[in-house]
Amino acid sequence: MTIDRELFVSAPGKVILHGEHAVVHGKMALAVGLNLRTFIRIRPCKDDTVLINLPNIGTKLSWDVSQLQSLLPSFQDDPQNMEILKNFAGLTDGCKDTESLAVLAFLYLYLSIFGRDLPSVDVVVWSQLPTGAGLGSSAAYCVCLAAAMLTYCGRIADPMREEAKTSRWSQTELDLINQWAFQGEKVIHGNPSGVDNAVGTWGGALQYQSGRITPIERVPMLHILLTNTKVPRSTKVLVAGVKEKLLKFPDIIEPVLSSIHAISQECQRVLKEMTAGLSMDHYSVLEELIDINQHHLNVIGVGHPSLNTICRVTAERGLHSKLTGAGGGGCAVTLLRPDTDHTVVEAVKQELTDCGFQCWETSIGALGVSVHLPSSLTEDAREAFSNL
Ligand SMILES: Nc1ncnc2c1ncn2[C@@H]1O[C@H](COP(=O)(O)OP(=O)(O)O)[C@@H](O)[C@H]1O
Ligand SMILES: C[C@@](O)(CCOP(=O)(O)O)CC(=O)O
Ligand SMILES: [Mg+2]
Repeated sequence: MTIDRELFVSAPGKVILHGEHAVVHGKMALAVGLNLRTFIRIRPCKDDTVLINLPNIGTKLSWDVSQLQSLLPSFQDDPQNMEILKNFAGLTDGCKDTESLAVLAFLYLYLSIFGRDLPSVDVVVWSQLPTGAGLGSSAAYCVCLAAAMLTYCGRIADPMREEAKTSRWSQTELDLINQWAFQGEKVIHGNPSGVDNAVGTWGGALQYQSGRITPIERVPMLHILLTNTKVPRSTKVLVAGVKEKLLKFPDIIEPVLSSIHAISQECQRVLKEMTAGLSMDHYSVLEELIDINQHHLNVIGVGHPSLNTICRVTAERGLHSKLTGAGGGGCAVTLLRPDTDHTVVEAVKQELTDCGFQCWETSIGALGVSVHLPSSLTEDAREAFSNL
């Protein structure tokens, strides 16, 4: 049964500690939820129209439901054929740009999830995450779309219904959200590993390998500095580049990916040891792993001079950084030790800001996909939606 009021859902971004790119090729990744989130509002729309408003990327579009309905037979015949959706939305051929991918993922999920009963809806997606910067904005976007649409059409329960015992979805419902979000990620990334949508759905900290999601129940409280170089890049292009290198030099690149896998394993072992009793030696190992992985990521071709600048500036103050996410620009993560002096962190932040970068100090782990009452939205989200 379709719900007849507005529904708010949010999903977190993520930080990949280790294993980006290698995870696309069957290796292990360690990833954690980030307390920067994407929010969606979906509500019925009066005049047989579908409205989509994506303020972060400056996109506002609308279609008649009847136009979308006429697209259904050819779409359902061949759902993987993006040409049908591209032609419909008037998108150009290369189709790698921000707006095209966001619109394609929306149309794909809207037609697939609602099927024969296409509703007239007004959808707004607003995010605290930078778009295309390695913090999993595409996955958070797809998790929000999937959760909101599945709830809206009643395929999963509305956790806010009056008789609900908790305001959370069940594991089976979360699985369904994750599966659809993965399909959306496929539209945006081409060949995603699925780690980002898993973190967007379950949050917390998890180990991910070949579709297997293993939550890490206990993780030490790690403080990190995230720095956005603001250098634009596309995950789709970077993932395709690594594949090309792997095909060209299998004997050279495969061992690098295997080494990244071993780094993830070693990191997980150290994190586990830290929960039993933390020492500064543990931090030294984590720092070494960060340095080795950053070199590996450069080897597989996903580095960028701006990321090297972050590594240099932080290293000059004794801190260790690596790129996180797809690289090629985007964000780096720097580990902050408990004994790192506050003035050192402030000095590093100042220097990075002077380079034109943006920094956030944060800790790891965040709640997975969640439903909200308007009153339980963060203040910035409430304000953003009140103007949209
Ligand atoms: N809030 C958003 N609104 C609209 N589109 C979004 C939003 N967040 C992400 N996207 C889509 O995801 C793409 C970025 O995905 P990607 O290149 O994987 O980078 P990342 O996931 O690291 O942010 C954008 O180009 C856009 O198509
Ligand atoms: C490079 C990769 O490992 C992570 C991409 O993350 P992001 O889209 O840059 O946030 C790709 C993937 O796992 O699908
Ligand atoms: Mg992405």
